[in-house]
Amino acid sequence: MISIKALAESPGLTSIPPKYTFTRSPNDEAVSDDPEESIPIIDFFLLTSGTPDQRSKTIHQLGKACQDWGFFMVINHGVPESLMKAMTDVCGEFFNLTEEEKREYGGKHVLDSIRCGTSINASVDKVLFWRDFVKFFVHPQFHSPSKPAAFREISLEYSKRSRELAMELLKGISMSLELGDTYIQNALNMESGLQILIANLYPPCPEPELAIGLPPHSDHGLLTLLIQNEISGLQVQHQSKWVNVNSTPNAFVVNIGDQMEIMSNGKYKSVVHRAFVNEKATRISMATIIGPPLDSVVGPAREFVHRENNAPAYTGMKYKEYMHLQQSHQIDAKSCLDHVRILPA
Ligand SMILES: O=C(O)CCC(=O)C(=O)O
Ligand SMILES: [Fe+2]
Repeated sequence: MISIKALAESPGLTSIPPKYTFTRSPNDEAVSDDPEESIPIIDFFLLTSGTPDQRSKTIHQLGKACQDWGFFMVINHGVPESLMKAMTDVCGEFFNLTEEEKREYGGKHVLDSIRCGTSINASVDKVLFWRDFVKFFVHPQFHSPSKPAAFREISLEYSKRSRELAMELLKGISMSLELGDTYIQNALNMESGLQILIANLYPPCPEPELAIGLPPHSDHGLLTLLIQNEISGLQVQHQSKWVNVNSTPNAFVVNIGDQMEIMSNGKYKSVVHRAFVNEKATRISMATIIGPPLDSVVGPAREFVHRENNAPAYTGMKYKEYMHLQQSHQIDAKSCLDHVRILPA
């Protein structure tokens, strides 16, 4: 399998090969141009170190962001900007390795601890995507490509810092569900939780309006934390329209994943998003997926369901089975959740 980078760099490429043509339905193309419509911003400093009043206001904002958008931007997070930049830069260097060097990591299985490739799962995707990726599991055991030279060290530090940030956000989210700050961490045994880093490379594309970087999908974990270089490309579905999320290299873009939707019994829903490509510049993003342990069965939180007087809306499924189910089929927005949804009688 040739990388998109190699394809994009082929001399004289003016059109994309047919298997990269992504058909969009016209009613799927409404993009919101309202400048007021942008994802909410959460001030992490106020969440963790503000006065009691500031903290409770921020928890309220966080809950509202999870409920209304499922996507938010985190500022004042304390992760050094230099580390974020080093991480996206070294990802760019990874994709500059030779095809042969990258082939060493060309695993096939979704549970391989290091896997690089193109598209999402090139063996099941009918249309290929304008994207190369490398995914590696960094928790509970740390794995990382060993090339280029600085990759391991930077990704170790980045995975620790992004994990600390995610654990504080989980506390805030737990509080916003009125479950007590450590509820999610304890109920899902997050000490042994899964953390995956996914570096995405979207090279310039000669026909960006025909191709797609990543098609509409939701993420399988509890939370995803995304950083990116200075090139925009992420769009989020909100009230049946696509909303552009502009790149702000010093902020984290955070979104709710399917396991959080299940755990919160549908109160906080995972959100469909996609990445588009452009003609001029290479876009790099790095997603950190935070999930429960691979062997844990995630279902709606009992205390929560009971308190809200609702019936469970999802059945429990082992996280690793859910991941496998999602990644071994062609991605279709949020359709994987249908496998665990309990339809009202
Ligand atoms: O590159 C992006 O902006 C989105 C990446 C993403 O959605 C993912 O890796 O799951
Ligand atoms: Fe995603």
